[in-house]
Amino acid sequence: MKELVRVEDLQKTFTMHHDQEKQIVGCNGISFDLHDGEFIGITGKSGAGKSTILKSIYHTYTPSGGKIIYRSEQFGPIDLVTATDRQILAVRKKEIGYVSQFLNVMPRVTALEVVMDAIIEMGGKAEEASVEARQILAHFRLPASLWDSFPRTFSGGEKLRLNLAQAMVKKPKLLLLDEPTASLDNASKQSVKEMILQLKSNGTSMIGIFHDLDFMETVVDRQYNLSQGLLMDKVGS
Ligand SMILES: Nc1ncnc2c1ncn2[C@@H]1O[C@H](COP(=O)(O)OP(=O)(O)OP(=O)(O)O)[C@@H](O)[C@H]1O
Repeated sequence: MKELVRVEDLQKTFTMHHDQEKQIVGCNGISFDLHDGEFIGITGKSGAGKSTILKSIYHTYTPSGGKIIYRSEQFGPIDLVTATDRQILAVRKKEIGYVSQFLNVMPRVTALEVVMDAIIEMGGKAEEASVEARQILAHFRLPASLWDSFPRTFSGGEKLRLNLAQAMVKKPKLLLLDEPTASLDNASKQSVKEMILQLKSNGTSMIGIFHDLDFMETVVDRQYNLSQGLLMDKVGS
């Protein structure tokens, strides 16, 4: 299997605006790799730096040091730490998805339109997008009464399900999952599992953060535990 992502000595330090002397370490000395079609799970205590790693890969945070070499379909191997804004926007649009329950949504775009837009962006026909979007939202058990509402007011679990529906349409090459089962009931968790397995069989590689270890063990190929800034291969995985 070819390497898709190689993280080398990743470091992120936050400087506080109100006190420039104060620095908080988000993550430090993180190195790992991810191969085509692979799913790795990252666990660790609250505040250990798991989200910081995912946000650094998605470039929501600009890392303070290290490299994130990503094999882009559009640009070939690029370092996501130093990539240009144009490259970051292009890979976010077509190649890398990020799913969390804190979805940043466009104002005045309904849940149905979010999914329809993704379908059309991926080359689907506008006249078929509405039917397809409804099927996908139903699959993720988003109540039909919310389809014409604006996601800004959705609960965490509802935002997460909408975000997953959008990711399922985009079939990204790399999907970053930040607590993909947080606030979900068992039936919705099952839909997430089906989606993960379906994306995997289509060749999507994934990095997921989990607190629900039982769920994680049913979907990942490898696990890392983040402890005191270091990623340790979990024994037996
Ligand atoms: N934007 C930010 N500004 C300042 N500090 C931050 C920021 N984001 C994260 N941190 C800090 O970096 C450290 C790692 O946070 P991170 O959110 O990555 O942890 P986590 O392992 O994902 O935690 P959890 O499991 O609770 O979500 C924490 O001490 C956190 O307070």
